[in-house]
Amino acid sequence: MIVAENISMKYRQVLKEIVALKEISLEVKKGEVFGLIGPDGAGKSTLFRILTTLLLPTGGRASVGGFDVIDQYREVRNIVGYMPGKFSLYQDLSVEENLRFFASVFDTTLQANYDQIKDIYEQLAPFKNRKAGALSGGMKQKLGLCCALIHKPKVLFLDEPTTGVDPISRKEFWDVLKRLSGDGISVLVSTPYMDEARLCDRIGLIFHGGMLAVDTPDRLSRKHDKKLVAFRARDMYRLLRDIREEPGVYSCFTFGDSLHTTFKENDYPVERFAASLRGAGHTGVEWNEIEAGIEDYFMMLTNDTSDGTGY
Ligand SMILES: Nc1ncnc2c1ncn2[C@@H]1O[C@H](COP(=O)(O)OP(=O)(O)OP(=O)(O)O)[C@@H](O)[C@H]1O
Repeated sequence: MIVAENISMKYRQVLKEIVALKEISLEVKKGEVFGLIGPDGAGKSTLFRILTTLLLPTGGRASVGGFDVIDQYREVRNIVGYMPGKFSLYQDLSVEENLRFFASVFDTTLQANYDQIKDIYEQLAPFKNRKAGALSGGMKQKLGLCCALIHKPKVLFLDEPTTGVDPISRKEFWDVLKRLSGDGISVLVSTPYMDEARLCDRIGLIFHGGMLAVDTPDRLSRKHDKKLVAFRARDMYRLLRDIREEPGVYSCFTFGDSLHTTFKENDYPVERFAASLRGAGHTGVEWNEIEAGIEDYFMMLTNDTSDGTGY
């Protein structure tokens, strides 16, 4: 339902050129939830804008539902629903007025397509007269999704739909996405949350405008081929600095309450290193070998292309 082939994008400014996308290719099948994972500035929003016909790429080609995003942009617009990263609804219109407005843009009505949004709209109904700007984060996101679905799109583009939303609303939102994909709707969704990446059928890791890897979450995690050790100590900030200074260390990043560390050689003597950290004055030093997650694989890939800090 979505095919992108070598999509490139350069923003031209007066004195410089910003390369936002470098020959990105991807395919999303019918009913598939495809997650685009990457840090701020990686190029996710630019790709969304190109695929939803709002921006012309400087290279490559793409189609949505079999329609070319440049030559057949009108057809594409009729079959896609797009929820941009920033809340883009009319803050001064009520919940119901926003929905009616978006329905009218697509020459349809709230009633005609009510079944499509029923599950989500029922949660919004008690607030239907409230101005959109006065809704909570979770409610705004549900209204955004209703507006993106009101014309029964075949493909949904959701740019960081759950950023800044509470965990319960995030969970409900993902339950809705699963139902929509079960109904045959294809979803391209970007998220900075790795726990959400695991809920996608496949994910693409995007960094500095390039696609580093595409696969299922499970397979990506298994591609991590380095020994991974979690370190903890009383002074975590000093520990991070000291681990990074050790020549045998390949990468070291903060993950929750520990430092995920990989080594240049997989037979690196970790216990001897831990002892040297204790000798250097660290207290409460603990370490254990752990299984890699997607974030570890992402960090390993980005470490190859950056300065060792991952970004
Ligand atoms: N209109 C623009 N003019 C010039 N540069 C731009 C423009 N839009 C985006 N960029 C640059 O292109 C790169 C990719 O930006 P983009 O917004 O696509 O990334 P992103 O992954 O969506 O990040 P974020 O979540 O922060 O929006 C960044 O370097 C950004 O500064």
